Amino acid sequence: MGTISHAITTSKVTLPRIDSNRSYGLQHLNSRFCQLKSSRVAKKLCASAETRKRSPAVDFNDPDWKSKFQKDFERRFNIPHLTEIFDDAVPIPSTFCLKMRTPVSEEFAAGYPSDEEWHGYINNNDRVLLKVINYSSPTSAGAECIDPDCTWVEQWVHRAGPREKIYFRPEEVKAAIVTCGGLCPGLNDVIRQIVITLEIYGVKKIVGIPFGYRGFSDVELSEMPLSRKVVQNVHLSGGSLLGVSRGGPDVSEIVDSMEERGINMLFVLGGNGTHAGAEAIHNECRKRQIRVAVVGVPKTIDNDILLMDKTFGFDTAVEEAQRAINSAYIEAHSAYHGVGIVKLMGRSSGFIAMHASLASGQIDICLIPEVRFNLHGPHGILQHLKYLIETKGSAVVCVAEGAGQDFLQKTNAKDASGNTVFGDIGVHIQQETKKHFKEIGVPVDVKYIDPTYMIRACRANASDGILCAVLGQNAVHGAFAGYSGITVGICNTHYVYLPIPEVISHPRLVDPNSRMWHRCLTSTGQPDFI
Ligand SMILES: Nc1ncnc2c1ncn2[C@@H]1O[C@H](COP(=O)(O)OP(=O)(O)O)[C@@H](O)[C@H]1O
Ligand SMILES: O=P(O)(O)OC[C@H]1O[C@](O)(COP(=O)(O)O)[C@@H](O)[C@@H]1O
Ligand SMILES: [Mg+2]
Repeated sequence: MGTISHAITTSKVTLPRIDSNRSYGLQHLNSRFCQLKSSRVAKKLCASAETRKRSPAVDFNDPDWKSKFQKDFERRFNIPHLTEIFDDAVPIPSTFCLKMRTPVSEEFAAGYPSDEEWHGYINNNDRVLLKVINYSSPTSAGAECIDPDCTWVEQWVHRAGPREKIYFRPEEVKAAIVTCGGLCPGLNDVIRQIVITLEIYGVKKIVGIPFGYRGFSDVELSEMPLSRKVVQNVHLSGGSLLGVSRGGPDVSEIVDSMEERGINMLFVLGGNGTHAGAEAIHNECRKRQIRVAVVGVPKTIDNDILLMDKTFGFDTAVEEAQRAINSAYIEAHSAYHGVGIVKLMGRSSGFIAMHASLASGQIDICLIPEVRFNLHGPHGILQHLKYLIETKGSAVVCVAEGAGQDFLQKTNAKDASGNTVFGDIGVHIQQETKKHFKEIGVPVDVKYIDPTYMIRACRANASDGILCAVLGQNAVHGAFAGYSGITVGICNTHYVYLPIPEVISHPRLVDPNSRMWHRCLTSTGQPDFI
């Protein structure tokens, strides 16, 4: 079972080399995955990984390779701090404290007016272990190896949370929040937590930039003043209080606008594209020597940001998808020779489809962008559907939107952000199923459900609500601590700060070698479709 089991190799030459020269996320593209090149996305990513491999690599014959690798890792995962640019940046005692949540003074030079001695601060040197499995062999399921022997190498990243010293005086802060890209459950929860936390630090000037990066350049759009009162109940509904958009002004225009408005803390909620923008804004601010903290909060319903356990909204999406899957199941099960098809989001990553299929227990065939499949032929989907109809009487298919794009007419259409606009694979499978069963003279009743926007517009569930709260609060702590060009995430259940480039070098993909994909296949019982 599974498309990859035969491709596993222990050969030293085929295992990946980690490029010591900033090889973002190469460890995720292990050679077994790249050998398969099972989808267009995988081909593209592996091709770029190959390119990176050509730059100076770690010499594993060097007895010191491990310490050199770790040193380089530490450099890559260093989180940029204001003091690196501004020699005169002086910290003050934090105005955030555990016991008192209402600043009593407008002047914060002496720190928070509290008698408490212990405030529960994070030490700047606290670290979180990024990888926690010690793979004893490169052949272990899902092994992410650095060297050919899969040696255990500790990789530490910075722990998130409030610091004892802060680099911004709250009375001098003008904080802005912007939400970009598509909607995602939890955006309002994050906005709310950022505002509430800023106020606890003592910030009075908090604004929302309307409709994503566009709000920086469109003179018709004015910034929205934010306060605890304004955001108190926003998490009770989905969407974004501030609005979202794709495309928009270039980076220098955004930074011009920030300078004009006097924004010195920017919280950017968005996915890969938005974070690329945030990194560019951070770099432009440094170039112009402006004292600004730019902090991202990863928003991607597709869960396609690297290194994180999950991103907010994903859990809600998987839960909400259950309703669509269950409806497809009921329809298929109640019809004579019923086939239900559900398309779920996932531009290049099949996490929602995989998790929703596993959670439902009602899916017979799960199709994701990372794993190639045939529709026709002896091992194709249609042949398996015939088998399911004959043996079970009905079948349910869950397909990620980015899966099987090779079967569809390419339009080269792009959205305003430059993302490829996909054809509808769900409609294609529906049409091909009807056509095939007509040709072989077997009646089928095919029902297709596309719940994409119903799922995306939901409010966050309880688990995402908690994730949003922690991420939003930590984003503010990171900015006050003087970091910029960072994003917040959850790694191995702990909250961390990561430098933006490390999490967006390519979309995070489902590893067809992972235990989770194998669990999904075990649950659906589907064969390889190649
Ligand atoms: N490489 C990039 N550099 C700067 N800005 C970008 C880049 N890619 C996308 N953006 C901007 O980020 C915003 C969101 O991007 P998009 O791809 O639509 O969503 P997401 O952030 O969810 O991936 C858009 O306003 C877009 O113009
Ligand atoms: O119709 P839109 O707004 O372009 O959004 C569709 C896209 O939004 C997503 O749900 C998430 O995309 P983003 O992370 O870029 O917001 C994708 O799965 C989907 O392709
Ligand atoms: Mg994106």
